[in-house]
Amino acid sequence: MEMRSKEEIEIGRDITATLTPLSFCLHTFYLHTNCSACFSSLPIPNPNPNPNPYSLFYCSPPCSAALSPLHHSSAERHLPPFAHSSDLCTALRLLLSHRPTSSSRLAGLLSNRHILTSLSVHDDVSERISVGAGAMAEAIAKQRGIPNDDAVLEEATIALSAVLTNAVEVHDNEGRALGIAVFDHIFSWINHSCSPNACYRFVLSSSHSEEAKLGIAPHLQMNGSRVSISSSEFAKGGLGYGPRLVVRSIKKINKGEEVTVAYTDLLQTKAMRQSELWSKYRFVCCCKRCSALPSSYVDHALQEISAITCESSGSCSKFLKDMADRRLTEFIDDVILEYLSVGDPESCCEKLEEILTQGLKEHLEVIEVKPDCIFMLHPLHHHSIKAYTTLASAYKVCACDLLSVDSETDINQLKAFDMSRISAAYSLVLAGATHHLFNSESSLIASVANFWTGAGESLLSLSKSSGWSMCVNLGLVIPNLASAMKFKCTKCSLMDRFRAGMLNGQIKSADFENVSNEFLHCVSDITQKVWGFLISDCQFLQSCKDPIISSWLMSTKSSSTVDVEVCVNKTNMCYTNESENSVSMCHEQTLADHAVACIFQLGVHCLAYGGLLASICYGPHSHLVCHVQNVLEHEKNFVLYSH
Ligand SMILES: C[S@@+](CC[C@H](N)C(=O)[O-])C[C@H]1O[C@@H](n2cnc3c(N)ncnc32)[C@H](O)[C@@H]1O
Repeated sequence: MEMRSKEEIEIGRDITATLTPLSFCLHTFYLHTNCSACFSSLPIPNPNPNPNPYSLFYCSPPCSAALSPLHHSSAERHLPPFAHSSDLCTALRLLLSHRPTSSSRLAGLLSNRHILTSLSVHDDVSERISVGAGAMAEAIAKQRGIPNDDAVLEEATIALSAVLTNAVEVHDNEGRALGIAVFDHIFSWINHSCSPNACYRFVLSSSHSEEAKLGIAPHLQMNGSRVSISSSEFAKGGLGYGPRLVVRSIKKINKGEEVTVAYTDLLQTKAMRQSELWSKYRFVCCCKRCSALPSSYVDHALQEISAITCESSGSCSKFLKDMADRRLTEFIDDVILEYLSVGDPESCCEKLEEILTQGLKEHLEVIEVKPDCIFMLHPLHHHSIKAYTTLASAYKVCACDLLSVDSETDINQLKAFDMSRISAAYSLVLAGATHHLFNSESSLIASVANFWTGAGESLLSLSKSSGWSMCVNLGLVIPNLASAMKFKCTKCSLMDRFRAGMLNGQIKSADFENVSNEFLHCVSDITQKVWGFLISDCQFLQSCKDPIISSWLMSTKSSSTVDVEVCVNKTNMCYTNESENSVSMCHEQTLADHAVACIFQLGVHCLAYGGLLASICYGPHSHLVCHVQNVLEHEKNFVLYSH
């Protein structure tokens, strides 16, 4: 099955009603902090972080009244504690109202039971289904007072397979995966694409759902064969409560075109996406992006490793590059894992910057690969993007740690200010790099919206840091704060567009292109003035000529041989060792007067643009748009009305 558009749909439109799930369950970790019925935060979290998974907590009497009967009548209370998990509970709750049909579908949802449990592929998924279905069958038999026979096991296997095939992780506004939910065919028949034309968002609150026009319809023709499924076999509409979901277009969709969403992270390489889709769902994605030959620009960039050989005649094989890629993956994953478990942000920053700056040389010597080869990550390699994300956050943590230890000492304050400055620079590099990819792959809109918003907040917070007074005291910079904060951007219509987008979340493709060009022009201009200041003392960032991608040179140049070059639209990106920025660390009068103003303006632009993108992909009333609006509202005396 698949879903197709009933009519031509513009970018940025809700194409389903607000759907309620057929079944759902919180992950055990959130049982004491979130309402089990609507997933919103509990007004008073349960003090016991390991509550009994058999007794649930609710945010309100209506939520309790809604879920309690389902919870008590499903067999979940008979599950042994070791087997108690959100997927098993979701499957048991689903079985309360629906039974599998002869086609192995449950409530019309594909179970993929035979493919997922095929004896020829024995892996984590088949093991999970076999153990889980066994525990479910036992619980079902107890609940119904019947023998635990093959028929019960088959029912349990189909239900669990259907959940693993169709359930989505429910995220809250902070991006935490709170639990899982299964929706009816309107959502569950939407197939995957690595270049999808739609995305979905969750609505977590106990309020009732509002109706919206349905822009898509089921299409039962797949692989040339007509599939017949009677309407009595599938569920229409959900429970009427629970975490809700809305599907929204992120591209213009033609009438009759298939509607697709992403089942995986689109900033991964093709190999990583394919491997995840195979292990979770057992299909090989043949979407346009995956089938492109040669690979799409984005896929090429995300996996590009440059082998720089010191001998002019030297060249490195694909085999060596793949080996380097594996070593880099191990190294970066280990550094991030160590940071997350041990919590030493300074060491994490040092190690990541070393690999970004120097590439992989000593690490490959261990496996006796040509010692004259240095393997460098491309600035748009998915590891580089992961590293920028981690660095932006780790430097911020370093700053907070310094201030929490001793915020009185000048030297600590100044060091913390430097850490915030570098964190803001990394968040700008991250937004610029992913924006560059977004230019070629517009389905990356949600990631880019988040990254521009993050960069905006980081820069605004830097512009208001008390650390500026430290700089004044130490004679490094003399910002004219009063005048610096007063400005109005006369060069772009971004703020008006953001406000219009907030009203209806809709923008025409041509208008979007115009406002994006204006935005890039403005931020490029402002960035030129402060980039030298933001990256001062950071060896890796000093090699990045310009984080706003339109002017980056797409070649990993070094004094030695370059064996890779990727070009797009005649605009390229590169890292350089030359310092070509117009201002560097605070010695110039221009910067002294305008650093704060420029960083402030840059922050406001990034925030408004992130908000505009968010209004397209998440909708005008979404959390991210409201958040951006609140921050900008707070600044409006400076941003909109000052002269
Ligand atoms: C949520 S269901 C989507 C609807 C499903 N096609 C149906 O008939 O009900 C997910 C399953 O659909 C199939 N599927 C989804 N996207 C696919 C794709 N791009 N290529 C091949 N199979 C896909 C896989 O079997 C996957 O496990």
